Amino acid sequence: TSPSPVKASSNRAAGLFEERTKRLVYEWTAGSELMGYGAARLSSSRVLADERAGQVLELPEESLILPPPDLVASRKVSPRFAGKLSPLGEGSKKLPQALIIGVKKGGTRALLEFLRVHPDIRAVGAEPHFFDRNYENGLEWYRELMPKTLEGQITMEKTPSYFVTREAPARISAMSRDTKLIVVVRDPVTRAISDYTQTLSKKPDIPSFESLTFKNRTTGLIDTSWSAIQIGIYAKHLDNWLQYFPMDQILFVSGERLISDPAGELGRVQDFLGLKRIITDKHFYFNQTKGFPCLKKAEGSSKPHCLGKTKGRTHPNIDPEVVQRLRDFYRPFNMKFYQMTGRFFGWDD
Ligand SMILES: Nc1ncnc2c1ncn2[C@@H]1O[C@H](COP(=O)(O)OS(=O)(=O)O)[C@@H](OP(=O)(O)O)[C@H]1O
Repeated sequence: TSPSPVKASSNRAAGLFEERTKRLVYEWTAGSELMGYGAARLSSSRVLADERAGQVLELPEESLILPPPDLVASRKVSPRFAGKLSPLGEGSKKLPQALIIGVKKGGTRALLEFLRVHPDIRAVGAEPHFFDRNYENGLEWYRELMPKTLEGQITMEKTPSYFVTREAPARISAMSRDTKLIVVVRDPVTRAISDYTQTLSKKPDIPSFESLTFKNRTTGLIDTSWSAIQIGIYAKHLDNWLQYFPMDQILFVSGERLISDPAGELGRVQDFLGLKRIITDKHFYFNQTKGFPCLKKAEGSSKPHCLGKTKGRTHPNIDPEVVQRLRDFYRPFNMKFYQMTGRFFGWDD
């Protein structure tokens, strides 16, 4: 994907944003076409990625039912669920104080891998899916998955499906009202194509993107029950989170800028987490072959590290008319999202 630069601070962008939001007469009402979306089924990824090991493990759904804490504690389980240990194995396991809650295909793995470089962050490698699929296992089970941390270190995990899980905000708030939430967002049209590309890689026989997009191609009615489309209606999902968390407890990271200026976005994230800005542009280099920024040194290693080959896939060509129709569909939702977050992401040109 070609990153589109976002210049949130430039006068031109700010002016454009103001003009557009002024023009936008948009009502966020219960009777809008968004009603009923919550009932639609969202198919979550069955892929547990562990790019630390440079590989992606395709697992059947049952594998997501994680082992009980005692097995984890006795280290009889896969180290995929183990985070970084302090050299002497000191510290204690704590519930996460910060979570990357979304969005699927936004760049969540890149953000977590980059954050792990920080000495004050300890994170779980795999996606625990606690607040969506494994909640019945209880908080103690969840805590056992966490790496040990010392005083002042932050425990983190990422599970991108939380952002679109209706129950997740209440559940996270019940764990701690102070949990800091991070959402990596990306142009919803590119995100949808990326999501489709992932499914296609696992099921090559699925219908075309174009045919899945529409309920009725002749009338141009978009199938908003298709998860690839639904996930991108960020304003609608955010509304649900705002019932439980104040806006200043949620940080939005631009997926595009995470590619074009990783150090800049990481600076914002470190500030948000109350950490010293240790991750800077010195940590990154642009890998021409991969076409993405990579780490000069991965966490716990002295070697350069790019994400695995499932990150940065080539997308199929999509009929430009369909892309345009999707752009038109998302525009009002994007405008609403810019308004809610106070940040212009530049997806609508
Ligand atoms: N540095 C770096 N290296 C590789 N890939 C990068 C990077 N930064 C962001 N991205 C983008 O991350 C996209 C995958 O997003 P996620 O990690 O959130 O996907 S997932 O939901 O966990 O499956 C992935 O999407 P695709 O390009 O569609 O594969 C990438 O565009």
